[in-house]
Amino acid sequence: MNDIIVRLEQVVKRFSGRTAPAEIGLELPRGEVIGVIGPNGAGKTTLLKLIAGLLYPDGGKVLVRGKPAARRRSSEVAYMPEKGGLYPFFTVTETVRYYRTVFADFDENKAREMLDYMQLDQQQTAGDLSRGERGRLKLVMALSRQVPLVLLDEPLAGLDPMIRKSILKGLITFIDLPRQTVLLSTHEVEEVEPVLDRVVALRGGKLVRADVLETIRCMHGENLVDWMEETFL
Ligand SMILES: Nc1ncnc2c1ncn2[C@@H]1O[C@H](COP(=O)(O)OP(=O)(O)OP(=O)(O)O)[C@@H](O)[C@H]1O
Repeated sequence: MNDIIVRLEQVVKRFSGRTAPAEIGLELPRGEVIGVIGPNGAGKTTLLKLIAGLLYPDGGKVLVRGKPAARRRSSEVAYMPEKGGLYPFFTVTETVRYYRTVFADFDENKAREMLDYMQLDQQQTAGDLSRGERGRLKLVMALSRQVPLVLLDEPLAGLDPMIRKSILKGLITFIDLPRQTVLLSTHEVEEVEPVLDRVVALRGGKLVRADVLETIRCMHGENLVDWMEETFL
């Protein structure tokens, strides 16, 4: 069995003169929680969209389970965007129903269990939920899909520390390891460090480092935040 779930071969994406990512080569093993970190504009969202098949590379290859990433392969990848991703007029219950209709792999029982855990009022519309509640609902929808790859773009952005904690706890409680691999982009490095197996660090569209967290800790004798400060500042 091939243990590599995502492979990038010299991937280039250009936006009107800007190049991000620039010639990224990367292999990500299945069954891990992987953090994509880096300063603003590093290319984190673009990387996730390329893997989700929502963007196509201008050069190189993006392979998911050995085949080119493409939107029509959404049965293998759940993508949670930082913004949007919910219909504001749907209640939580209707959102679950909608996901169940659209995605054959949607596990409604898991969704209900997670909604209880996240203490979300199922009669409220997504538009009336607070930002933190919407963040939790989006996580429920993404993790309730029985897909091998879950991509979470900035799941903690703009949320208060208690909500961030509850989202991370929900993530580690409900992720189906080792069947699922989670790739999440974040600026909240210190908070996500305990749940990460591996880190992909980007800067200006370039890959700075992709490594298991333990190696970074052992080789540098420091935590991820110290390593990041040393590397990026
Ligand atoms: N649709 C687009 N059109 C033009 N430029 C884009 C587009 N999408 C991304 N870019 C550019 O590509 C670069 C990488 O953007 P990206 O959003 O991937 O970075 P990021 O690391 O997710 O940033 P942030 O942490 O601020 O969310 C940036 O310079 C951005 O301006």
